[in-house]
Amino acid sequence: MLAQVLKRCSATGQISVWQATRSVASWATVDPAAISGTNPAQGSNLVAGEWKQAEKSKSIPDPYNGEEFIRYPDTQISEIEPFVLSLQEVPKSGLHNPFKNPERYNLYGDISSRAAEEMRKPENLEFFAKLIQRVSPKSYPQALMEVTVTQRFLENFSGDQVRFLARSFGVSGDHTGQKSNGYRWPFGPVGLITPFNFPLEIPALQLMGALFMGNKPLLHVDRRVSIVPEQFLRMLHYVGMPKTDVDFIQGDGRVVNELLVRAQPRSTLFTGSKRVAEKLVADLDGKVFLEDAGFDWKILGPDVGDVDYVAWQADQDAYACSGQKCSAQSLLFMHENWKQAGLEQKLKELAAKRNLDDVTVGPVLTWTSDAMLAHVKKLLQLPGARLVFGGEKLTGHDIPQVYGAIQPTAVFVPLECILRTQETFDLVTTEVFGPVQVITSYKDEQLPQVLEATERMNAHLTAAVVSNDARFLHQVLGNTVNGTTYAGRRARTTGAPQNHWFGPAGDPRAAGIGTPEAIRLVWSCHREVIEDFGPVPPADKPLKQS
Ligand SMILES: NC(=O)c1ccc[n+]([C@@H]2O[C@H](COP(=O)([O-])OP(=O)(O)OC[C@H]3O[C@@H](n4cnc5c(N)ncnc54)[C@H](O)[C@@H]3O)[C@@H](O)[C@H]2O)c1
Repeated sequence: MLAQVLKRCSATGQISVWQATRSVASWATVDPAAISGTNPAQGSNLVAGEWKQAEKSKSIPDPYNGEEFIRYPDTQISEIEPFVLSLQEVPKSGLHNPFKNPERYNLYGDISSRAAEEMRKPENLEFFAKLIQRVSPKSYPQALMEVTVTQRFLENFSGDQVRFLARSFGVSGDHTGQKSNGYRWPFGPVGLITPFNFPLEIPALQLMGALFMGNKPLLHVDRRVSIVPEQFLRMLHYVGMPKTDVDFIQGDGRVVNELLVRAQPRSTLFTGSKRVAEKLVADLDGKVFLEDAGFDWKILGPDVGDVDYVAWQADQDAYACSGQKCSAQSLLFMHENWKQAGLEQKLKELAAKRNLDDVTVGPVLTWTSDAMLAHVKKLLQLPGARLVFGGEKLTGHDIPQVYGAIQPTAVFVPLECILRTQETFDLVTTEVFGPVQVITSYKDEQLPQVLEATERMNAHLTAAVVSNDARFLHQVLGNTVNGTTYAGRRARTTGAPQNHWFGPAGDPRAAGIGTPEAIRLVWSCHREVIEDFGPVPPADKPLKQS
């Protein structure tokens, strides 16, 4: 299977250039083109400045052929003490703050600048894109986008931008000598946990934010892909990051859970499923910021236009990365005018073009084919439901059964049925982390029911309102809450570039990623220092008791 992928990519020029010019950087410990069952990669932990193995290792099955192609340290609870101690040694005031070690703001401006320069080298862009493709199957453009976003983010926080992030402000006081100043203050020891689907972008952007603000993070990324952030850390060391600034643990999430409970970081950023998010909130007494599950909707307004573009964007939103994006379009509310314009047929034709050869559809890492198809079957049993397209397993591949592989699938469910009972609503709004979406339609007078559906949902991550009608847009925007909402004819649900905030809303625990505001919110807290130096009032002016 991989051979097929490599062959086809080669035909499109994607791999041939890479292989002809391939040279792996001195800081890298793996070669994405050479990892295989016979030549497995080996990951490592990093604690207190040293790369280490755990006593046991486990293997990851290659998503393309099932061969055990990466070994990772299967860290046990009996081995977490050094990680606990390393975090506990960090003061609450952090490694730097505006009063302590301010040189480190400059250090991180320099690290960010040098890391951006290193990543900008074509061979390193290729290195990360190919490595991402090996472990988290997605098309080459999707993998490259993740690397480009990370590279641009590093450029954004070069030079003095790190200290500008921690910019303080002052307000004059009530008398001479008094002045209050607001500072962005680090938490000190912090946890950072991220999932498999963006193995570089999510850990890299959050990690750098944590470091910029003066924290020492313990990083854990899903074991299936943690070889990618490991290479990023090695690159950061190469460009000057002190090796003791970040600890990195691979292995089972439950071990990390125990580590966090024992070490008690002052704050933890968790990106992943709602189930684990809520567990960590309870275990860590609420000291958690969340980027959790996404069930993302798109509303196509009554004004139809640019039908081919809107269809293309809808296909991208629902099925790029085989639907394994937290921002994937899961529920499409289509005004009946779009039905008449033939949108369903266009979506069907676009979905049919997706194929395994260029990984525009491919392995699903957390849902098996049987689990996804069982969900589709339940949807199809709802009154008035019908299969628009898909609903079958992919064939002609060696993807192992632990992973899923189904056709891009769409099920139409009538709006009245979606809202009928809580049970139906819960079924329709279950996040399938794979290429499955629900489509429904509405008439003008049913817009209140569409808004009722958005109100009843629990996840408020991304949304799209596809319309150029300002009044329609305002009505929908004014009655919904999703944290990252695209509005206008070109609106999409996916896309988390470095130039805008990405994160959920409607929850005080909601985190963000990417922008200065997101970094300040997640990785620092407010501290007010009120200076009051005098002079004190003259002796002949009596001081009044209060
Ligand atoms: N909101 C966002 O920005 C965003 C981004 C990407 C993915 N997601 C969500 O992530 C989910 C997909 O990932 P998944 O199902 O693999 O998530 P998951 O919650 O199972 O795993 C996420 C991470 O948590 C770790 N983990 C698991 N159990 C843990 C525990 N008890 N304590 C500490 N860490 C633990 C895992 O090792 C992994 O690194 C989807 O729901 C998706 O919407 C959200």
